Amino acid sequence: MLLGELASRLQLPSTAQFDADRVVTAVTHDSRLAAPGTIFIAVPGFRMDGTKFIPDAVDRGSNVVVCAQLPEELLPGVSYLLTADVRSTMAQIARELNGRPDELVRLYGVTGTNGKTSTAYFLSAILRHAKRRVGVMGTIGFDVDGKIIETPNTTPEAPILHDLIRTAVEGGTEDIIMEVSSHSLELQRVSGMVFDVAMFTNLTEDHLELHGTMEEYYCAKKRLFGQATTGHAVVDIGSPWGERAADEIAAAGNAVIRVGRTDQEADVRPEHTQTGLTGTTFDLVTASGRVPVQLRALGTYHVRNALVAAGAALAQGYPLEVIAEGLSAAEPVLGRLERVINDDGLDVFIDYAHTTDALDSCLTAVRALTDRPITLVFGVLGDRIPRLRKEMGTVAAAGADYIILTEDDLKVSSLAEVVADVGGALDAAGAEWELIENRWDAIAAGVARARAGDVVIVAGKGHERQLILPDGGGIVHLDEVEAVKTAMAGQNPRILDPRELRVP
Ligand SMILES: CC(=O)N[C@H]1[C@@H](OP(=O)(O)OP(=O)(O)OC[C@H]2O[C@@H](n3ccc(=O)[nH]c3=O)[C@H](O)[C@@H]2O)O[C@H](CO)[C@@H](O)[C@@H]1O[C@H](C)C(=O)N[C@@H](C)C(=O)N[C@H](CCC(=O)O)C(=O)O
Ligand SMILES: Nc1ncnc2c1ncn2[C@@H]1O[C@H](COP(=O)(O)OP(=O)(O)OP(=O)(O)O)[C@@H](O)[C@H]1O
Repeated sequence: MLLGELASRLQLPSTAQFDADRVVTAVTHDSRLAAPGTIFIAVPGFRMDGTKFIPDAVDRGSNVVVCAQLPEELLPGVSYLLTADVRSTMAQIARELNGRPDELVRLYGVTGTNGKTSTAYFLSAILRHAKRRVGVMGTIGFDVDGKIIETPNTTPEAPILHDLIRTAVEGGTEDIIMEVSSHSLELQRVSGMVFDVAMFTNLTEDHLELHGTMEEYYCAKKRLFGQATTGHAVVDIGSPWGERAADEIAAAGNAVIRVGRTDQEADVRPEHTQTGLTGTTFDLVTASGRVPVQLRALGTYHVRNALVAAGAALAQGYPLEVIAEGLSAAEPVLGRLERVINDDGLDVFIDYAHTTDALDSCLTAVRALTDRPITLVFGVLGDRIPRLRKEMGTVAAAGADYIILTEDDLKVSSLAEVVADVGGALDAAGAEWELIENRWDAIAAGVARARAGDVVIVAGKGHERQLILPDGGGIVHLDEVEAVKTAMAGQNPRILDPRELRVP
């Protein structure tokens, strides 16, 4: 595309040394990825000002730069476009250069603190059952027809996002379900995209380092619904934030499908829910009828996630039977109360819960499924503030009978600092617990307790395949399913800890 055409389509201001005949083919916010034909977006970052990388981008071949402020010295042969909202402009350019790929698919967006991945997978199961070709973009990566492409973020930056969607569309993808993180909404990654259905699961405290207050966090999430102009909103009204969101979205003129409660306030609701260690059943009830659903996923919160997915499918006109069959066919999501398959009848689950609310939901869910003692193997992220670390300890103590505290992604903290906070809360709550610093050893101890009859939950890492060490110590490979299976086979899973292999 020519720069002049792009600028006129997006009404971009042509600020300095503008050359309308310049050919532009791509866009990036990272100078290291710049090349001839690439527009470089100088993002004013949290840590660095992207304008400082303009010379690097130009050295690599970029001759069009978008920035918030013109640099003091203009480089020869470079067209500069000035914009007040660099990130939003980046998103618009990425969308336009990729041929507005979001308009070529049916686009579903799901936001909320917990349940996005699970909801996205339930919806994909329904759509795939209806023979649609589906892509799911989120924490697990970009799953196109079951093949996972790694992505740097849950919701990638716009240049990556639109490139991925365009490629999927070219490959025949018809529907895309996106987890839309609050970061992405705040940082304009999805700016300009139009969602056919937007979904809200829930809101609990998280990411306040970015948003500051819960109110700001809520407002960031709610932005998604301002972009669902052509379609429906599906909102889990099982929390006050959800009720408020549903009311405000409806007041703004959107059609809202309310789900998640058992009373008549909900348009889609569950009846006769029954849970067990092998699955969950319920009747899906709507104004137009009821159908039985048999989820392989465990935990009553998955009923709510399934209802949000069902609401989205209903919004697009899928029949109740197709929805129920799709949900019943859904594979359990990786790392979400994922039972490690074994022949010994041991109940060991891997769960991604790494927030207080998620841990609470996970423990409450398992408690409802069994009378046996629950052992929790878990750690707390090193970048969590002390108050949240203590809350994790309190929630763990309330929900588990025995706790094995261990390392998680320590990042900026030492294990001792985390243990001081979490262990203090465990002691204050009178919990029975021990510290096993090495995560592989902790998993082995958990499996030993499963042999003695406990139900064991290894929480925090879920589908992730890495452990981030403290103080810039790097990242090591960790596959918890493999670690649990190794322990179940009678071997010491610590042989899998890459640190053990390092030459001293
Ligand atoms: C907190 C956050 O969201 N940070 C995002 C932010 O980074 P930043 O402002 O710190 O960037 P910076 O390091 O100051 O650099 C400024 C600019 O200079 C550029 N640069 C830098 C170096 C260089 O040599 N050349 C160059 O051009 C960078 O690409 C950047 O555009 O802007 C960058 C791009 O401009 C993003 O890649 C980065 O996301 C990082 C990767 C990230 O990890 N974000 C996480 C927190 C995130 O988005 N998480 C949510 C999910 C959260 C959840 O639900 O759990 C997600 O959607 O993944
Ligand atoms: N509806 C829900 N309400 C509360 N907790 C939930 C709900 N759904 C899932 N969880 C908990 O949150 C964890 C993460 O679930 P999921 O990955 O589906 O959410 P997410 O929003 O994608 O999370 P993240 O953004 O951290 O990846 C689960 O392992 C479970 O413990």
